[in-house]
Amino acid sequence: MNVDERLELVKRNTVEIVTEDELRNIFLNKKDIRGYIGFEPSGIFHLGWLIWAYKFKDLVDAGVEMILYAATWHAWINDKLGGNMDLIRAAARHVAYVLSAIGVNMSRVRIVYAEDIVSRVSYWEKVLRIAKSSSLSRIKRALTILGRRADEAELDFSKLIYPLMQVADIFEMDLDIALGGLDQRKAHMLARDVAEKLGFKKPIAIHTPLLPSLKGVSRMSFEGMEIDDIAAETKMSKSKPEDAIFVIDSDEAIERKIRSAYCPPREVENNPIMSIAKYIVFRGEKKRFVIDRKPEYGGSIEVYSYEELENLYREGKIHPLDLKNTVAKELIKIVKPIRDMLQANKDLWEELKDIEKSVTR
Ligand SMILES: Nc1ncnc2c1ncn2[C@@H]1O[C@H](COP(=O)(O)OP(=O)(O)OP(=O)(O)O)[C@@H](O)[C@H]1O
Ligand SMILES: N[C@@H](Cc1ccc(O)cc1)C(=O)O
Repeated sequence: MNVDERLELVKRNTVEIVTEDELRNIFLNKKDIRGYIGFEPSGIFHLGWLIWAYKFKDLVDAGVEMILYAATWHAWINDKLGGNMDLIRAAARHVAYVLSAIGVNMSRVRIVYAEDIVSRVSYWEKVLRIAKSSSLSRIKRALTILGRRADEAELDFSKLIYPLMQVADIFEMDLDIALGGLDQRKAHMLARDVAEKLGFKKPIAIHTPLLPSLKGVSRMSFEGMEIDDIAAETKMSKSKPEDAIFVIDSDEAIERKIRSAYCPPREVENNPIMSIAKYIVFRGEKKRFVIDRKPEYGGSIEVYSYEELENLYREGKIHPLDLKNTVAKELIKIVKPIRDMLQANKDLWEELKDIEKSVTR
């Protein structure tokens, strides 16, 4: 792959790259490029995570040495899985299996647990240095990266340490690239600013879109809010299982959840089903997508890109129910091989069932 091909691969299905010039520059000039994604191991892998998982695969395929970082202590700070560290560690295990099921070459991936780096003195020195160069108000604003509001740190000071740790993770692992959903933006921008002040390597941030919750957006106004805060508030999340689809869901559960999801006719912006079609089914690629309809309802329609689907839906040429049925069918094709792979490992499957029952926030 030449540099342009690598860039194209990494850019597709992202919201932003900060900055693209820097990315081109390291693709041109650096041999060993290191990137990561961090996640809180605190529940079951859901559809939203597949967006970064496919991007993780693109980065590995583009020759980036990727680290899968299980942010165990961060999940503990964030009150996940009832603060049970054994369960938190167990919840990290299945993520690598999911990546492998979608075709990530795991022999080229390094898995790091927070424990591996928080045990170093150099790590805590970085946390303090980052704190020294940040204002309290900036750290409070960064609480979006935990899915929390600033006032939630009033009774639990550890939540304010979390953003400092996330930035220290980036420096301690000496990363060139930090990958994450758009809700992680404040951590990455803080890391970039602090890097300049402290003389650390400035990470390139790659942000993938956030899949909205199946119930859509109920709030009327987001005036004055920043784009990452809005996306964070409306995203599909493992802490709200009723509005999310998980990679362990049965075909029937997927069909049922899709059938009862919010899907306003002709509208594509606040429409979780269209978002699933865009970010999970098409993912910026061309593919055949067939909407089966009886001749009396206009016959079948075939499209080959998300843009074609979007135009037809906007024009009212596709009924929400037909859209739902096709998206459910395509989604099952994606989820079933992942679920089958997890289910084939009996111990892992049982562990996942325990975790499913223990999800808290
Ligand atoms: N709905 C989503 N769509 C796309 N990416 C997501 C979504 N939810 C989380 N992510 C991304 O997944 C990574 C891990 O996020 P996180 O551990 O907070 O997941 P979560 O499901 O939101 O969890 P929680 O409900 O516990 O906050 C982050 O990079 C985040 O941006
Ligand atoms: N804040 C991330 C998890 C994370 C933690 C530490 C990191 O270094 C990176 C990511 C989330 O909620 O998903």
